[in-house]
Amino acid sequence: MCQDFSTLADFAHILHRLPGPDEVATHAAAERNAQLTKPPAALGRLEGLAQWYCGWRGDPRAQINQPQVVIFAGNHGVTAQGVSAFPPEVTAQMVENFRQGGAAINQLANAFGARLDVHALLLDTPTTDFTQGPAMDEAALVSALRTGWDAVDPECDLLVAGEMGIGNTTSAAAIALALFGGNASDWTGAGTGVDEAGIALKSRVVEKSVALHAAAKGNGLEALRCLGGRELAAMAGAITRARVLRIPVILDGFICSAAAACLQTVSPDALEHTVAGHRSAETAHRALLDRMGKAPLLALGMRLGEGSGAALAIGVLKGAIACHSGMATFAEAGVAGAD
Ligand SMILES: O=C(O)c1ccc[n+]([C@@H]2O[C@H](COP(=O)([O-])O)[C@@H](O)[C@H]2O)c1
Ligand SMILES: Cc1cc2nc[nH]c2cc1C
Repeated sequence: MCQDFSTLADFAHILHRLPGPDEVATHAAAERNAQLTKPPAALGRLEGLAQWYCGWRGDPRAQINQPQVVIFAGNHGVTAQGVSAFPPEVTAQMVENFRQGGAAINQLANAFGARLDVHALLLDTPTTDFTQGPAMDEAALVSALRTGWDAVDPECDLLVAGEMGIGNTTSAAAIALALFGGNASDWTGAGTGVDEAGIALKSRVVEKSVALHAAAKGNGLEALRCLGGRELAAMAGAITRARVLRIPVILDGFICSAAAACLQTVSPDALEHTVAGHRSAETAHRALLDRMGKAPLLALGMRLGEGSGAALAIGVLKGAIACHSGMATFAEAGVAGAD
């Protein structure tokens, strides 16, 4: 299997040759699940989650010991169109906050025993305003994909890919429109908190951008290049690397999902090693997850980004694995089974 890339064609080649889960481990995990001291299916979605995790780890009694949260930050030329409630300087300021330990994601990563890494991608060089031209050329896209690819610790056993980038809900909305069609307003929401007039303006920006980049329609890598951003591309690179390493991934909110959806259009099963950690309050996230065939683990009204919803879901997955791998079987515990 090719595990490296220096062009977009190489990257697409990797996406067409992704490994699957370990079927033997998946089967053994299902057998084990059936013997655990609980009524059948009494742990609900936790049971399928644990079996999915065990399959990807190739261990029917897997553990989660080294989760990694990686946050990518990027700046967007499209902020010149007035699409965010916050100024673009906030991206770099929040990166500093992540590094000082003061952001929500620092607390959540800590709470769930995850290591946190932060990668700022050329913040002084925003992507091109995609109402005017493609956000990135091929070299810039490949470089950002590579940053994500290299950011994954091969020793980690669970990955959360998150982002920080003022303006990136406009980018995510444009990608969703390019990939799934409909109206720009279907995919455009408040982001950091723009008002109704701001959402209407943003929607026009999204519509104009997708009209300008016709080649992005239905083409995930072209959508990422023309309408994406460096942090979205880095998330796509990290999610792909995790797949090659058989590391399960928890997706975060609207922006992370849009980046991931780009991979799915290249290779329909590219996200089989991922689970949607939560459904964000960004209104279009529900439709996006539906199109991706992903049911979120949590829906807590969060719309922060920075990997926060996915980090919370580490707790859910850890709970699923603790039960699956730690519980006694009926035979071990001397508990009578159902009649
Ligand atoms: O994760 C989400 O669903 C989400 C929804 C709304 C906003 N955000 C965060 O807010 C920033 C983008 O919002 P905006 O309004 O600048 O496009 C970016 O840093 C994201 O992490 C994130
Ligand atoms: C303050 C702030 C924190 C964030 N974290 C992720 N996106 C964000 C956007 C803003 C504006």
